[in-house]
Amino acid sequence: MSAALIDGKAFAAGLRDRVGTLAARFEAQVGRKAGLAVVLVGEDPASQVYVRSKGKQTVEAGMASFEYKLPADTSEADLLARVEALNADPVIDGILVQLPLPDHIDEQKVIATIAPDKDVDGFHVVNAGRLAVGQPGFVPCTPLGCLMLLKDRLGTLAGREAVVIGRSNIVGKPMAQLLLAESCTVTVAHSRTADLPAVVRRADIVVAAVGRPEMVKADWLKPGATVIDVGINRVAAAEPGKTRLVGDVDFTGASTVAGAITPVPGGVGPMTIAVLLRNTLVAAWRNAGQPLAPDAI
Ligand SMILES: Nc1nc(=O)c2c([nH]1)NC[C@@H]1CN(c3ccc(C(=O)N[C@@H](CCC(=O)O)C(=O)O)cc3)C=[N+]21
Repeated sequence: MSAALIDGKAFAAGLRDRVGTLAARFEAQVGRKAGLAVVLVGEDPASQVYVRSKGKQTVEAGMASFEYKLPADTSEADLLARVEALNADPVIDGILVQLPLPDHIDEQKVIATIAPDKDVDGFHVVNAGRLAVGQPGFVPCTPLGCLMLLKDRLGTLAGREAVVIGRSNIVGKPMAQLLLAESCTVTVAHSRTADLPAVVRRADIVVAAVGRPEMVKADWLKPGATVIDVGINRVAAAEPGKTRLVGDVDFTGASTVAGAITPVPGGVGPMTIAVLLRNTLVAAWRNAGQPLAPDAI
């Protein structure tokens, strides 16, 4: 192993500490805690784990957590009514509706109903548009967490070749926008890209967000590249009946070529929740009429 390990877990802990300090100041000045509402529809076990983890970390950072667990057969109309009630509630600064939603509910309709200034996931088209044109707004938590790790590791990103693998609205597209805003030369690769290994080999920065276990191999990487692995894939472990988490990058192989790499778990995953808390705090100060400086946290 020659690559340096990018410790997302440790960076996330530091970010949560900084959020905690500003959350305490918020409570002292505004007279209430910053509040995050998380809405979960149905009983997907992985979603339940994430929601529990979000709630716990929200409280640990000195903010108020409001959890709404709705049955899997909740109607779209009832969910939209719940979101509208949260939009109107002054103690709620941020709203997250856990995805994916059951098939009978139109996700885009739900996201469109969240007030953009409470959209701490950054999924609303207004926030996607703000990011695209360089206006302040909420940026999706996972790509913003990746960017924080990259800037911490590399300093300025200007002029670097970045290849983002994956073009989802949640990770790939906003990641590309963020890297472009940092003056990287950005390529967005995807399932139809011709000769993907050759494209990835150009990159000083690789962000893998495709959801294919261990797809990116050592010989796809330029020596010294910085590799950010967004994948969280549950696969069968060697021991029968057990599972383990792997990323979209073959970590063992890639570590012999990359300059630095995030592990899975312990890389991007913990950053996602820490940035959610950060976005909620930013929302709270804005909603209280005292917006934080853009680089405050
Ligand atoms: N509206 C919405 N917003 C989301 O941000 C959102 C969502 N829906 N739906 C599900 C995905 C997934 N997600 C993760 C958060 C933390 C970890 C995380 O902390 N992972 C740890 C450990 C994971 C484990 O052990 O299972 C790690 O990678 O080290 C992973 C995944 C947020 N999501």
